[in-house]
Amino acid sequence: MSLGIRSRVTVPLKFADGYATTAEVITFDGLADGKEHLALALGSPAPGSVPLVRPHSECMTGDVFGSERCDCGPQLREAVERITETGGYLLYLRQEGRGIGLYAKLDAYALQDLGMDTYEANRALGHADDERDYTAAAQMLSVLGVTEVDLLTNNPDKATQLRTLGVDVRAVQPTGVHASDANVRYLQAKVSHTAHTIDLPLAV
Ligand SMILES: Nc1nc2c(ncn2[C@@H]2O[C@H](COP(=O)(O)OP(=O)(O)OP(=O)(O)O)[C@@H](O)[C@H]2O)c(=O)[nH]1
Ligand SMILES: [Zn+2]
Repeated sequence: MSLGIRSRVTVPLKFADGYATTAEVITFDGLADGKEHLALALGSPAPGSVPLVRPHSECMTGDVFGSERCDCGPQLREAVERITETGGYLLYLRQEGRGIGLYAKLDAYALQDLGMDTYEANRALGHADDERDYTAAAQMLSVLGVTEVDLLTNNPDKATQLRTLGVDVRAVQPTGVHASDANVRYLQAKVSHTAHTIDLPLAV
């Protein structure tokens, strides 16, 4: 199937804290891995402006259920508001568990409860530290006619991979730090293993 937009539908969004906005939810045909990735167009970018884009990897536990083991839910909430203000896209990427899947992520959580960090647990399960590939994200941007972006992320690999895939990343904006007692080891592991740009408070 050739690469293109499959559908666009307007969806009003309202979060638990009352914040509300409207997204145009866009689906695609022909993405490289055949998964159901989504783009949410938010805000009204000025003509000719560079859109703010967050490639957000799926995290069912954090995004849907409010798990405090990670920072995904608050990052998603923050991204929707910041992109609405600036104009751009949230790319919701079906890369649960950094690409290893939901069940394997939960297996990794069980190993973390025995003392491993998130990356050690991935390796103990026979996975790489991070199995995400951003080809579909680059394809979605291309179909949307976006060649230049400001990226909303603390993860340097997202910028590196997207640049390699031909996306002109003009600037990288960090997300806020959403640290808590429950997720601080997860955030520390991101800083030490994958050089995430997260300024962690000394104590949370
Ligand atoms: N394997 C594994 N995946 C996890 C764990 N905790 C969270 N994840 C996954 O990690 C991914 C986090 O994605 P993102 O929110 O894009 O975060 P990120 O790659 O750190 O980058 P930014 O948030 O953009 O800075 C999601 O797919 C989560 O499901 C874990 O302990 N093990
Ligand atoms: Zn998460």
